[in-house]
Amino acid sequence: MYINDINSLDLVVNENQEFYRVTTNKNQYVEVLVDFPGNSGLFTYRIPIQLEIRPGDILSVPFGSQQLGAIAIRLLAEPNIDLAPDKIREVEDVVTSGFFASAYWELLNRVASYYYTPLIQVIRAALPPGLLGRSQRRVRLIKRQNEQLSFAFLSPPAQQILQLLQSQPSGDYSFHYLQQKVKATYRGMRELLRIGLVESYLEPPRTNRPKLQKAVILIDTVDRDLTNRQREILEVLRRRGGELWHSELLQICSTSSSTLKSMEQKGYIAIEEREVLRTEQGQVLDLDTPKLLNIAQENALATIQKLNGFAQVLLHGVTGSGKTEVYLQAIAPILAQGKSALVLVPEIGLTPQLTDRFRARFGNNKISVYHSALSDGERYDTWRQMLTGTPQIVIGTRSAIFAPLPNLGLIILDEEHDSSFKQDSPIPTYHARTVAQWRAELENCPLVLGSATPSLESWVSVSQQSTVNSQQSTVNSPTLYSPLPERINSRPLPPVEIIDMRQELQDGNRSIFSRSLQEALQHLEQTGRQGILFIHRRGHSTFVSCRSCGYVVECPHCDVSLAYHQTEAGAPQLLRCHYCNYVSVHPKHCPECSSPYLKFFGSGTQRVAQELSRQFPGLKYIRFDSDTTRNKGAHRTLLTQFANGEANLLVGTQMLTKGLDLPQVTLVGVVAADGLLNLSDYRASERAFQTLTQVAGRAGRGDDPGRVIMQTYTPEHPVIEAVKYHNYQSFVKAELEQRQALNYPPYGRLILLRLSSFDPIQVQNTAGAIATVLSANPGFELLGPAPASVMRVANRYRWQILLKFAPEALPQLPDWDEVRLLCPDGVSLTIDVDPLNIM
Ligand SMILES: Nc1ncnc2c1ncn2[C@@H]1O[C@H](COP(=O)(O)OP(=O)(O)OP(=O)(O)O)[C@@H](O)[C@H]1O
Ligand SMILES: [Zn+2]
Ligand SMILES: [Zn+2]
Repeated sequence: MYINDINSLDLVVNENQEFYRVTTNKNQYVEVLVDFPGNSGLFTYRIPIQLEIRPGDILSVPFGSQQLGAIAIRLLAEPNIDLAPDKIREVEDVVTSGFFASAYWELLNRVASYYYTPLIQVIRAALPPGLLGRSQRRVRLIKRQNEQLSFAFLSPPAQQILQLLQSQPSGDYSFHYLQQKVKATYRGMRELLRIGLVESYLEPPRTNRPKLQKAVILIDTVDRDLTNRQREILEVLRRRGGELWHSELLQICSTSSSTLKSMEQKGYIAIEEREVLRTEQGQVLDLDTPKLLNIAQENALATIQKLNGFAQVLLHGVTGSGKTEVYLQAIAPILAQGKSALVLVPEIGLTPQLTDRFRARFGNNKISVYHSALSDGERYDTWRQMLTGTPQIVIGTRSAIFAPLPNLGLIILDEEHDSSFKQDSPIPTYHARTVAQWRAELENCPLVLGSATPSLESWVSVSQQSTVNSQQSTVNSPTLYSPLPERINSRPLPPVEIIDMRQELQDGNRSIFSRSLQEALQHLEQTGRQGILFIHRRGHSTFVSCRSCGYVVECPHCDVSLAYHQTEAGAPQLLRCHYCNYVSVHPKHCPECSSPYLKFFGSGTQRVAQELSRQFPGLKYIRFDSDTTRNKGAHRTLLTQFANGEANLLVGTQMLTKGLDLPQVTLVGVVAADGLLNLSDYRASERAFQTLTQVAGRAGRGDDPGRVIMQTYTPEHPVIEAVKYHNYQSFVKAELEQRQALNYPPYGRLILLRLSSFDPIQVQNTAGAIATVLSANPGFELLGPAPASVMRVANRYRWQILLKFAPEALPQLPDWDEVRLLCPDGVSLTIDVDPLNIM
């Protein structure tokens, strides 16, 4: 018997005729996140009086005709939907309470509010895909030593449930099934749960269900009644450690399932379903031992280890100064204390080498790799593996900042300056460094930011802490500075030779390779040494145009020219759009004037590769860019081939710049530095300096000295000068002065509104309307509205509005809900907080 109007009564009678006090009768409703294919979102449910629900709990709720898993998001006193209260369905039960640890829940909420993103979207970014979709509530027996107990004291429904579960070998049924078989299931369940005879759990959706496989386990080796054949099989099993996959054993022994079955019946072996973890497994590596640190490394390690609780350390180490070794030695004691560590890296391109170093130090089973290129199953399994709380190291890209490690002792962001830590779309447009700062603060653990070329944000947070409000003004804690000014073994940084390509042309050299670079490549070919050739763009060339009429081949869906692509000689010649991926066959004649003279401009990796083959036929090279590393494991394969000396030259794009540690590389060539310098973005110089310094840093990391040859049409550019002299400080000083003068980050803050629509007029009008409303607000400077630099992408027209303001102006920011109301249905609006790409 329930008394329904609990607002009028404080005392409620439950079924056992016991009285208890309803303490929180204010929140009768809960908003839950349902993640169901085609119909996900927030839904409101009534809270049954006997349940206590907290945000972050996993619930089971009725949804249509099904029972689904859901996350409790927010408690409500009143329903926030226009439905008669009796039409609102009830939450069925709490499946797991406290699923999100409170610090983690707080983190998700901070991300949602700082990036103006609905909490569901943040949860979606944090959870592996499809975790809740079609999840099913199940009930299972808790195994007991003494099964002979009498349960006569239980109520009839509880007894019925128990009998059903006991009649089943695995002692496990879906709740839905039990509901159909037993009357008053809830009551019976509550009783059984209370005395700890059963537990309820959420079974993951079908696609993500743990992968099970039959395994054979050795249990008895004393020969009582084995046939010769069976004895052989048992011996194989014993020699292989007493446990093998069923299929493996069948294959090794060329035997049949029935033979194994009879061995199981005789009690020699057990055949069981075991879970196959779909986590990315590394190769078995020889264990390596900690290196003897040099003095700078010692100091850095001591700085980190002295910390007690939250603090931020900027580890500013020149390329090849041994930052990774510091990370490794900082993590070792964390694991020993039973805690876990999180290591974030910019791109998977560099993870194979880095993960290998971690695996070699700590062993395979301590390391998980987590990034978006994993399959859903792999992501799900890796994610569950983290929840167990065993001390471990998770290495991952941006999204791994949400890795649900319960006992976090240290967070490391390697190459912290890298822009791939920022998500442009979809929302939340978070920066993993900002989220890492919050997370370290909430978990009260240190955060180490490592780089040879620290971002201006991090640099400023160290040097001018007291005077400048850094961009992440939410975190107010000192940043400690720890420099590694020298390379390991005092190896010199490689000399950087700047080649003026205008001069080359004047002297009659029309090749894309300067005479210096040609001579250096020849030397590689002759001596069998190794080098890296860096090209700013992938693909063959930036665009194709007609020499007769000047026609440029453009994408039919975007306002950009198509890029020429040819993977290898003889392969089809294609034109590809780098914005929407539209592909067409390269036309034989100009579509405009039918002239056969269509010419490529610019020089992408393909063009450079073809030119190499022509000029240096004996030089073996490997292309390393997003075209050649598309397949899973391709990064590792190509880098291994190169490390094994199968080629003289690694030719590639940005990917090459990040953390490659190949001691045999003596030459680094930059085909054209200019592509990086002339971007119309206030961060272009910073990015160019970082990229070029990182590329240069790949040379001379071993015993042989390195050499860098940098080709450019603007040798006098300040960025080129700074790279030439490895002068971070002078570059930063000049750059910061400019930023301050124009109130750009890290001094001012930016918010970019990106609008897009299929309708060019509608989006322009909307941008205008929003700008008019915003311009009434004196709290910030308004730039635009202006069309994006590529106005149309995939047939959507794009406009943007940039807000620039002092960090103190935060309270005066507009009400984004009102701004969103100005967008008609056909116009989408993304609010990019602290944008890195304004183009
Ligand atoms: N104390 C040490 N003694 C000897 N060798 C070391 C020591 N520390 C690091 N090394 C080795 O020096 C090389 C460069 O170190 P590492 O790759 O860690 O530098 P890094 O600063 O991370 O470089 P980058 O930022 O350029 O990627 C590695 O091969 C590493 O094994
Ligand atoms: Zn033409
Ligand atoms: Zn396109």
